[in-house]
Order: sequence, then C-alpha cells, then structure tokens
Amino acid sequence: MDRSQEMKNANLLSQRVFYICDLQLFKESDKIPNIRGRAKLVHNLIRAYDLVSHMQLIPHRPASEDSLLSFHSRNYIEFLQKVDQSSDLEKHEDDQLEFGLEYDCPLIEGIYRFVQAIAGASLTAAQVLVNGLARVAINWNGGWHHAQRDGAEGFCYINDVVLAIHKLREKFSRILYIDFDLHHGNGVENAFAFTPHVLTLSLHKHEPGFYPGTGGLLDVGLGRGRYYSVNVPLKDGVRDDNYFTLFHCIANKVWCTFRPDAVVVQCGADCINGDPACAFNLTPRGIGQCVEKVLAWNLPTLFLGGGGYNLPNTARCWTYLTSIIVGFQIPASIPDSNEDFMCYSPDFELDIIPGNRSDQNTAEDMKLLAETVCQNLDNIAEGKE
Ligand SMILES: O=C(CCc1ccccc1NC(=O)c1cccc(C(F)(F)F)c1)NO
Ligand SMILES: [Zn+2]
Repeated sequence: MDRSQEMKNANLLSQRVFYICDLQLFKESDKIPNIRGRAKLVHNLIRAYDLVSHMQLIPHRPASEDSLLSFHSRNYIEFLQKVDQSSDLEKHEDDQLEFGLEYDCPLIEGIYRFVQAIAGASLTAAQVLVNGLARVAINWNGGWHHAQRDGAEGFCYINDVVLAIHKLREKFSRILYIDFDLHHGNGVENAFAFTPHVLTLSLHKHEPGFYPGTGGLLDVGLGRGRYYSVNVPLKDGVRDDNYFTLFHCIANKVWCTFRPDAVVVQCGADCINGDPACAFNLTPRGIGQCVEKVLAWNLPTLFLGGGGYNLPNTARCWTYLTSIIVGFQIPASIPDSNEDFMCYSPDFELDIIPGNRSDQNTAEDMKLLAETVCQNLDNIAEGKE
C-alpha cells in the first residue's frame, strides 16, 4: 500500500465518528407523522456549524428483507411488502389494524421502501462499528423504539434500534442500550427482556395515562433477563442537575456490574424543554453531560435520534450533542449562513433555557429510584443469576 493510501486510511480512522446522511434518507424520514422537515433542519444546522468536516459522512444502505426478519415477524414484513404494492388500501383494512397501522401509525405511501431506509440507516451505522472502522456512529434519523416484532406503534413502523443491537451482537457480547427519550423504550425492552446479553436502561416520564404506560420501577426483565431491564420512571418537571446526578449514579453501577462491550444511545428530544409534550425541564446541556459520561467509557457507541416535536429545538439539541461527540466546541449563536436561520427566532441561540414547571420529583423520589435500581443491579454482579 503506497504512502498516500496509508495517509488516507489513517485519516479515515482518525475520523472516528461516522455520520449517516443522504437525501433519500431525509426524504423517507419526512413520511413519519409530526416530524416532517425535521431531518433536513437537523442536518442543515450540523452543516452550518461545520461539524460535518469532523466526521466521515456515509449514505445509508437499504435494509434487506432478511435483516428486517432478524427481529420482525414474517407476517408483518410480508404485509408491508403487500400493502406497499397495492393501490386500493381499503382491501387490507382489518390487517392494517392487526399490524398497528392506524391512529398514531397511519399507513404511509411506499411504506416498505420507507422501513428499508429507516432500518438500513441504523444498520449501516452499526456495521461501521462491527467492522472496526470507527468507534462512534450517528444516525439522527433512527431511534424508533416503540415498534414491536409484529406491528407498528407510537409513530414507530420498524424497530431500527433492535435491528442495530442485533447487528452489534455479531461482534460484541454485552450491549448496553440507553434511552433518553421522554417515552419508555418499550419495543427495545420487550425484544431483549429475556436475555442477559443486552441491558436496556430507560429514563422516561411515567404516570397514569401517559403513553406507553410501561417501564415502572418494578419492571426488571424476565427469566434469564431478570434485572437486565432497568427503568427510571420520572414525573414532570425534572431538571438537568437532578437528572444528571441520577443518571451518573445509575450509569456507574451499570458499567461496573454489566461491563458492556458496546453502547447504543437513543437521544429522543421530546424530553427537552419547549417540546409540545410539555413534560420535563431538561436542556441539551443536561443530556450532553450524560453523553459525555458515556463517551468517557471509550466503547464502540451508536447514537440514534427518536422523538422530538419542537423541530428547531430538536435540531439545536442534536447539533449540540454532535459537537460533544466530535469534541469540537461551537458558538452559542446560530450561524446566519444557515438556510433555515429564521426558524431559530427570536433568540437565534443554540442554547435552550430550562423550563420552569415545578419539579414533581421530590428528593425522596430520586433517592428511592437510585437505591432501588442499584440494589436490583447487585443481582447481576459476577455470577449471580
Ligand atoms: O415520541 C414518541 C411517540 C409518542 C406518541 C406515541 C403514541 C401516540 C402519540 C404520541 N405522540 C406524542 O405523545 C406527542 C407528544 C408531543 C407532541 C406530539 C405532536 F407531534 F403532536 F406534536 C405528539 N415516542 O418516543
Ligand atoms: Zn418520545
């Protein structure tokens, strides 16, 4: 191999952060209810801050039918293929309901090509980590954590998170999944509830009537997976400092007892102040501190998106997280070169101020969460079932 090729490879490896992006993927992402236009907004802001020059940009490869079947049922995948072709949707009305393709997950045009793109992007990112080409990969168009084996749920048509974790398991023995989205990562937890090879850790809002309703403190996993599902149920109003203190304590315990070989992080931005969900008082700095802690472990890590319905705030959040992941500090004011500049009015600032909702989580609540979770995790220390 000549010198220049060596230089290229060295440069490639030094770009330890791979970033999945291409226009087709953004086009497919726009088919998801309530986030139309978000994919481009996020990418444009990341580009405006010139963060792309610190990353290796690669396009997604559409997921094959086989890779979709590594988690989803043949019935569901074949239904998506069938309904994709047919013009008259009325014919499949009852099937649609059976596969959750109603209400929150209305049928979308070209749905099979859509799920191949969404799943393919996260699989392409995971493959980069399996190949050892990079230590970190980002797919802000993934993170659809509610989709179940045999159906769509909660705006999630395909569970790209489960597929990506399954891909990582080809090389890594113990995978830690961390879910910062406002909603419980039920689809991912269900997929791995019975296995000790994947520990799922979800911090989320949990109160009567709030979707999906699962992820209570007593939900610890099943069979050989008992104690490998970790849930941190929170009430409205939690703020950066308490959230990070809790995460810091639990993440340390998970790291010591589970000793992960790779990490997948779902960064749903509906937990950030300003989201129409109006629940937590968090800012990107709070989640950013948690991300810094995960990066300090220096493990192969895949970052995914998720919820986030205040589109400019979601762009602010994931741009800020990208700057932390690549280790390049960026200025607080939105670059006016950005074509979407006006979306960031009236402040044109990157920072998001914390909400001022009263914190329903008392100090006792937080203490009980930390203690209970840490006691549960004592059960997975070396050798204990
Ligand atoms: O964000 C999600 C999906 C949430 C969801 C699941 C099932 C039914 C409805 C929803 N959507 C919302 O909870 C929601 C929250 C805030 C804002 C919106 C919006 F899109 F209408 F703005 C929607 N999972 O991480
Ligand atoms: Zn969510």
